[in-house]
Amino acid sequence: MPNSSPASFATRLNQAIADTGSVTCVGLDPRKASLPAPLRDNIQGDRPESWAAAYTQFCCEIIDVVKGIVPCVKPQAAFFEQLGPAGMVSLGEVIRYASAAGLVVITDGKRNDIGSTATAYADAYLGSPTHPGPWGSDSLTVSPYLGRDSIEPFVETCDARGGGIFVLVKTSNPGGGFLQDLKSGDQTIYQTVAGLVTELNTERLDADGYGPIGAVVGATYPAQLAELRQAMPHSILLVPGFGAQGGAADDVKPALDQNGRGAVVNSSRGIIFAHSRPEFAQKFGDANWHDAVRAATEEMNQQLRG
Ligand SMILES: O=C(O)c1cc(=O)[nH]c(=O)n1[C@@H]1O[C@H](COP(=O)(O)O)[C@@H](O)[C@H]1O
Repeated sequence: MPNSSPASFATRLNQAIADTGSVTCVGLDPRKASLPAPLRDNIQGDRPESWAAAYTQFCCEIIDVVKGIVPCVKPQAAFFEQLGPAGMVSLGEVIRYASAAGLVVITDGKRNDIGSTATAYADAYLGSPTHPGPWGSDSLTVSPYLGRDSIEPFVETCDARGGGIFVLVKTSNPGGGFLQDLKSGDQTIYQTVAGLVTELNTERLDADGYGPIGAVVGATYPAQLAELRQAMPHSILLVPGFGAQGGAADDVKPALDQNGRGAVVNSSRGIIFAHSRPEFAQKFGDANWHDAVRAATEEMNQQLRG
């Protein structure tokens, strides 16, 4: 359940960054083949319900490890959807467990649609104490592909429920530039979307000058990250691509504001499957996968503070 505080999403997330001294976002992207052996070997038959129960246990045990040392987690809806209805039940369980643990929850669904349908997505994924919804989260990732009127319904729900969204602006994948770097007039598409994000935030600022409309900017494009930090002064940046995709600490530092806040840097595989990373496998292995998650989280916190 999202935080019952009346504070805005941006205020809550920046406060969580200050409280934990961390800008690490732990991505909850469970994958069957990568689960630690103690969980994988306990699956009863190859039934979706068994895998869903394992995903819930895996993610909730990760939450127990990282609560208090990171501000937020980012469950990736796709991996839960792979399991069908049981996976979607698991997603709700994980979201609620993370909220109850005091973590800010960013559900990664990259949702987008025409206005009336976008409103339904916002209702399903942006929750509040009075509107918990099936997957009520503090925030949701949103694609801008269908234009301004496909984003505004999410913003309206943020206004009503104190939630936030992260709009895809410059994504971390190699092929994102195919559209995002196209010129429209004297601006690239990603600059155009950044301008829309900034415009939508202007009337919704908190005391720190941040609004509920954040932006996704990949760690794999450090030059654009520095450019977009300046172009979107009122947005908290969600920075994926650290670790497994090659993004490094020096690449992401420009995302932070002068107070060391204003951004969270995501790592999913690099943290939740740390037990299989060469540098941790020897020391921890599958049996001590929780310790590997803690070590990887503390390592990333240190790298981003340095
Ligand atoms: O919206 C996202 O979080 C996202 C945007 C983007 O440009 N790149 C990107 O990798 N992501 C997500 O961030 C996570 C990255 O996972 P790792 O590469 O394992 O850290 C996945 O859940 C991706 O879907």
